[in-house]
Amino acid sequence: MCTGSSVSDASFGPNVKILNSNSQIVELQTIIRDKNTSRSDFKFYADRLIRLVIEESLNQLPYSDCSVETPTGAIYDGLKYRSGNCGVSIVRSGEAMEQGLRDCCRSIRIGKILVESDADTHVAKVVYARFPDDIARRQVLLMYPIMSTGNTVLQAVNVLKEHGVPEDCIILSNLFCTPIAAKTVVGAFPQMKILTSELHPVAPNHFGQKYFGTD
Ligand SMILES: O=P(O)(O)OC[C@H]1O[C@H](OP(=O)(O)OP(=O)(O)O)[C@H](O)[C@@H]1O
Repeated sequence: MCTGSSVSDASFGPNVKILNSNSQIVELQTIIRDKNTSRSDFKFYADRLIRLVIEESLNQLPYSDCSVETPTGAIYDGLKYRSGNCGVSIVRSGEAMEQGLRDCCRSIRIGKILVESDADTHVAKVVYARFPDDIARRQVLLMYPIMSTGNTVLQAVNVLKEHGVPEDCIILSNLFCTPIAAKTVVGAFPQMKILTSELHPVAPNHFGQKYFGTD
């Protein structure tokens, strides 16, 4: 279900969606990209943008019709989440998105994947992965804020597929994506949904360092 708060990007097909831009979103992106932003402001404003992306990512999950009785006895025909969702964060930057997800889904299970990239060759390999036992039957919200080449996400999605998760059950929740990364990831996984706040040739690759204050 889509409420119109994100749009598909025609260049990359219907599965790449971008948050509908507005002044507030551009302000958050500007603060995050500004090299003069303090670490405390960076985390504060990154958390705000993360919340917006997570909320719209949840909007991509399946809902079922339901009816509830209101205090006046009237019947209201509404919607409820289908059960069987989980989050997976890619360490380290993806962990910054976990709280935003927990703020919306209190006790959601969150798996983790650690992908390490060679500093010279940029070849990425998975060194750690832990998931709920029944992940193959769940809708997976994969969280990683930056896609530069897309290599980190490629490796992470491969691991999910090795654990039996169908490609069309994965929603990648992302803040900043380069066009080259979008092309690479969509080319490899055409059925996976990607939700980002911005497609731009320059990715703020300092995200993890600045958010967590570690090299
Ligand atoms: O799309 P890719 O080319 O794979 O790149 C994704 C991100 O990973 C790298 O950061 P880093 O290794 O610091 O990641 P981390 O913050 O998650 O530790 C890179 O600087 C990007 O920010």
